[in-house]
Amino acid sequence: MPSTSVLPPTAAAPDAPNAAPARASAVGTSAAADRALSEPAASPSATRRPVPRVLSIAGSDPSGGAGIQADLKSIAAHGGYGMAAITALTVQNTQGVWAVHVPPAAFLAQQLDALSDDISIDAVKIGMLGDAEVIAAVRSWLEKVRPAVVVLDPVMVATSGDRLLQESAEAALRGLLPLADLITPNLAELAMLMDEQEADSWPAALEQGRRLASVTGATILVKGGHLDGGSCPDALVNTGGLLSEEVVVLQGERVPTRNSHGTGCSLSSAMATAQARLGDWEASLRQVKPWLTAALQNSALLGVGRGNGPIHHFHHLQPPASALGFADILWAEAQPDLEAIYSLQFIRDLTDGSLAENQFAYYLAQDAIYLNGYSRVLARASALAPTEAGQLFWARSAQQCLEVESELHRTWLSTRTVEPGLGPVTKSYVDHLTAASASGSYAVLVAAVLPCFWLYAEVGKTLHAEFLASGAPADHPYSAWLRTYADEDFAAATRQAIALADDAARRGSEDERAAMIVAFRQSCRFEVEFFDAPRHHA
Ligand SMILES: Nc1ncnc2c1ncn2[C@@H]1O[C@H](COP(=O)(O)OP(=O)(O)O)[C@@H](O)[C@H]1O
Ligand SMILES: Cc1ncc(COP(=O)(O)O)c(N)n1
Repeated sequence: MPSTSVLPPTAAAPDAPNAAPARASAVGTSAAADRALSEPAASPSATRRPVPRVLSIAGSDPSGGAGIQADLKSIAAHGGYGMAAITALTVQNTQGVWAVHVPPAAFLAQQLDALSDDISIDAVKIGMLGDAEVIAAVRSWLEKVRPAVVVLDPVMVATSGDRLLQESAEAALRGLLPLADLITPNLAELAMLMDEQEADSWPAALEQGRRLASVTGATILVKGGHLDGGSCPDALVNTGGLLSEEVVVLQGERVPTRNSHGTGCSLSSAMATAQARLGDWEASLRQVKPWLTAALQNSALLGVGRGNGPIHHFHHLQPPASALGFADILWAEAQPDLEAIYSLQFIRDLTDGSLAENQFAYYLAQDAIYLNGYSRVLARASALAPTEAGQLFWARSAQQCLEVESELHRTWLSTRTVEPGLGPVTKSYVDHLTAASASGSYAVLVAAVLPCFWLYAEVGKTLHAEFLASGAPADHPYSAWLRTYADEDFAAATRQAIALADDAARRGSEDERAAMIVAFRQSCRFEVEFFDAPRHHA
């Protein structure tokens, strides 16, 4: 094993040297403009590689959602070959950053030299730098090596609000800007780099981006992730004539998810990779943005952590439908509705204890009514089941529903005054299940009843875990209810219901499987509406 003091190999010639004579950095001139002045235009084949070699210089996030871990996934997802020089170690999970350790900057410099002495680097992405010494090491390496593409994500504060760059290093970071081709600040970072107030609107952010572009000469990717509202635009800004227009906006829809951990890291490393292949920032962003949106949309599938989870970098590489069980396909279908449930006010208020009592009472009363109808539908599933095991399971579940209904009346509802009427959502949900039971198809009926097991069990597990993580406060008004969510018997019954649905799909025809998905999705939608009903009808 080489000792840590061994210098990087310098004798062997790199496969295609990056090394250019060191030049003083020209503050106020971008790397791209600087190169254009001193080097002949690179031929397309020299810059556009089928598998670009992309180096991430960034911090480590052991939970795998941000930092170099996200960068390597993002680079690979865009067909690049990823490398990583680690600037800092963090103690981090989806809920926050608990500690930061910055190894000696000289050791980072050794790593960087070892890479550029041996490997042609097509693009560099720079993320968390930690402190001024690290910035100085990266700066002198960039000035020496002059990589073809440099994307700088000026990481300062994590999504969780924790600092990732010492305040005293902010000036040094500003000094690094002219060495970048593309700078990708979020709104807070953009304001800090300009030493101005944070933009409070998209037009103001674009104006600020334009000012940063003209000061640095770099292209700025202004990101709309932190804006309010249903859209999530991004824009490229360059005042030097590099783009088709000074400001090129890409509209995007906002994905309703908490799983935005590492979006900035993933975006910047994807842009570095795409640019090394395409040589065009606009084309790169047009390729990367839809990928990022889909990575956010599919993030819940990962089920990582209880805070701001990671995005699904490899959503496009999901196993083909033929390799998945039918239940996996159904589960993927349920994800948007599961996300929607977690963002409902009712669920948030129930979790933190601020839910109005009349809404909780309405919810319980409707649950009791629903269970009665649900029980009849489960009895029908028992009648249609092709196996005795299935027959027994659904019959037992039908009976348990009636037991839970009477338990609700005896305990939870006995001390509450609620209008006993059938609510509109409860009616629609039970009507939908009854229609599925009248279809005559066992498979379709099982798919329709499944979300009441599956989504309820999943939401219950998450809310119970959040309740425990918050210290299970004794004065939480719904603590007794939240504790019922940890019911292992219900979790076991859910697993059985899923297996029976899988089995029904295997026995069914292609048309039946398609109808199962439709019935399942409709029930998922009703699960969302059921949790939202108290807000409208209590
Ligand atoms: N909820 C969301 N829906 C769709 N895109 C999002 C969402 N949140 C962030 N993005 C996108 O993720 C990227 C990172 O944006 P942003 O959150 O502003 O930066 P950072 O992660 O550095 O704080 C941008 O392309 C932004 O448009
Ligand atoms: C090591 C490291 N680098 C960067 C970020 C910022 O990522 P985000 O702003 O998406 O939390 C992070 N949390 N950790």
